[in-house]
Amino acid sequence: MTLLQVQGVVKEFSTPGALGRKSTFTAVDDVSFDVELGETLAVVGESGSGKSTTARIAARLLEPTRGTVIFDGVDVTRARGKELARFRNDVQVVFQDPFSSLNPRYTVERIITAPLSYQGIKPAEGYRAAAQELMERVGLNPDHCQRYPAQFSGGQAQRIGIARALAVNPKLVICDEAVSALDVSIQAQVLELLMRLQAESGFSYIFIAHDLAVVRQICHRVAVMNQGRIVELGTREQVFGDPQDDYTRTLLAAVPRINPEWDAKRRQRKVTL
Ligand SMILES: Nc1ncnc2c1ncn2[C@@H]1O[C@H](COP(=O)(O)OP(=O)(O)OP(=O)(O)O)[C@@H](O)[C@H]1O
Repeated sequence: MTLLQVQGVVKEFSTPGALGRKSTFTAVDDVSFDVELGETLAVVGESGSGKSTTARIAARLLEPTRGTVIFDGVDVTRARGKELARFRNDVQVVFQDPFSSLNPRYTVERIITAPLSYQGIKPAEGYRAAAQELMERVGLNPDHCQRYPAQFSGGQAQRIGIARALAVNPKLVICDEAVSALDVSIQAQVLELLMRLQAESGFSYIFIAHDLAVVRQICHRVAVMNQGRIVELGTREQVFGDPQDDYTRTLLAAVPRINPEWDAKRRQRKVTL
């Protein structure tokens, strides 16, 4: 079953031009793809290729300049009221930096159950028990539900973000560079967790990453983006085994490299288990 259809999406941003005149920059240029229920679509490409902008449009965190996003048969670019509330429930996002996406003043229990209270859902077993059950699902100690984000490591904090995303039983989870800020060994554990959760619950992922090694492990299909366009879209076997586009070949041939910005951020935070 096709869950999400992104059709001809364009996103233009106004940028300050010469002599105070505004000019337009096309960050996403006529992008189309589908996501099936239960599949993982990876979106890869260099920094600035338009991956996050595409993901934010798919999650309706950003309006497209042109194009349509259809989720579960509903045009979400026009959805209002109940339809929009259902979409906000069914599509959850896990962001790159676990710490900046978790409110430092809230306990883990409150963070994880926030999507339930936004949706007006009162779990029969109570919020505490619901939070503890979710913590167990993502491999966190449920006795720590009254702790604050700063009391957790980077890998654990990302598990909190994942638990929060799962609280409302979403159909699609968008992971925007969700493991990029983590050390390699922690990355592997979080990826395993993401795959186990999908096997248990059958939801879909859009998995945004610049790291092809990460994507190879987790995805069913891959979309390769370059300068705002999808230059190649195929199954994991096709894209990794027989890439058709020169840019994909270049990405595949590139030696593993560390983005200096992420590396600096990671060192600052000392993200460890
Ligand atoms: N609000 C904005 N205003 C102007 N330009 C923007 C805005 N948001 C993104 N861009 C530009 O759009 C392009 C695509 O950005 P986007 O974040 O989608 O790329 P990306 O592939 O996700 O890269 P990264 O991994 O670095 O986030 C970039 O050139 C970026 O500078």
